[in-house]
Amino acid sequence: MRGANPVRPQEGGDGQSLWIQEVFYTLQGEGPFVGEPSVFVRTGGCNLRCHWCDTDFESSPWRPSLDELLARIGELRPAVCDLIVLTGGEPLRQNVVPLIRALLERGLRVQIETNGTLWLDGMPDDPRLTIVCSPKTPGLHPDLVPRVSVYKYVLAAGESDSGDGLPTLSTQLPGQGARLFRPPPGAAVTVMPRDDDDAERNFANRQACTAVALAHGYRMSVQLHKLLGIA
Ligand SMILES: C[S@@+](CC[C@H](N)C(=O)[O-])C[C@H]1O[C@@H](n2cnc3c(N)ncnc32)[C@H](O)[C@@H]1O
Ligand SMILES: Nc1nc2[nH]cc(C(=O)O)c2c(=O)[nH]1
Ligand code: SF4
Ligand SMILES: [Mg+2]
Repeated sequence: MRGANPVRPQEGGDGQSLWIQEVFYTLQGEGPFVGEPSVFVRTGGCNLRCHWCDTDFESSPWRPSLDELLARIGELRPAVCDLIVLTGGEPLRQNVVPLIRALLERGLRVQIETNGTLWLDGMPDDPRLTIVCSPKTPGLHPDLVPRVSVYKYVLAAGESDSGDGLPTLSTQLPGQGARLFRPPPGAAVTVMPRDDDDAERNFANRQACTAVALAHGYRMSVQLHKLLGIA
């Protein structure tokens, strides 16, 4: 939303109806499952307002029941695909635990894309559930940190720390300094170049991100879907 979205607090609720932006079948374009055929469930609303956010998550009125959402996922998912990616907006802003449980009960794998600031009680502790956290703030939810499989940092040229290569500017307030959350020792770290919707800057961001990955031993992820021109 490029900083244009309202900041919405975490909702309670029983998770039997969710605000959904879109459900679509594509290749996972980022992170540890990059390239894998996946059904994406993009939830509506976010509790942050990143000034460089590349996603629309405020324009859908759809609030399906859990059964209606599961049916839609089933319609889109071919038998060759067993990966469901929950993203947003911020997926943990709503109670997605019943959805996750239902997907795992169907023998599917689930991957969450989260900003790491929220948590949900009752989150299944299942090896088929993968949590990828892309930090946007100096602090993360303490109950989430032990459950993170991969930390995925978005990097821009001239905005990374000379010591560890990780972000030094606020994602919420353009130009303001902020030391985003740093991962625990030994955690898996991926870096991904920021898409600034500008060819020259994006080239610089890719160059800078590559240098950080090489210098610090981080895994590099590009947004494969954008290279392929798919959702
Ligand atoms: C749109 S966010 C939704 C999930 C969650 N709110 C989060 O931030 O992780 C999905 C992924 O896109 C990344 N992202 C958002 N805007 C981006 C941009 N302009 N360039 C590169 N990655 C971006 C986020 O860091 C996150 O890893
Ligand atoms: N293909 C594809 N892969 C993705 N990985 C993370 C995405 C996101 O917006 O959460 C995303 C996305 O929007 N499209
Ligand atoms: S936390 Fe994620 S969805 Fe929310 S504004 Fe930032 S990048 Fe966009
Ligand atoms: Mg995206």
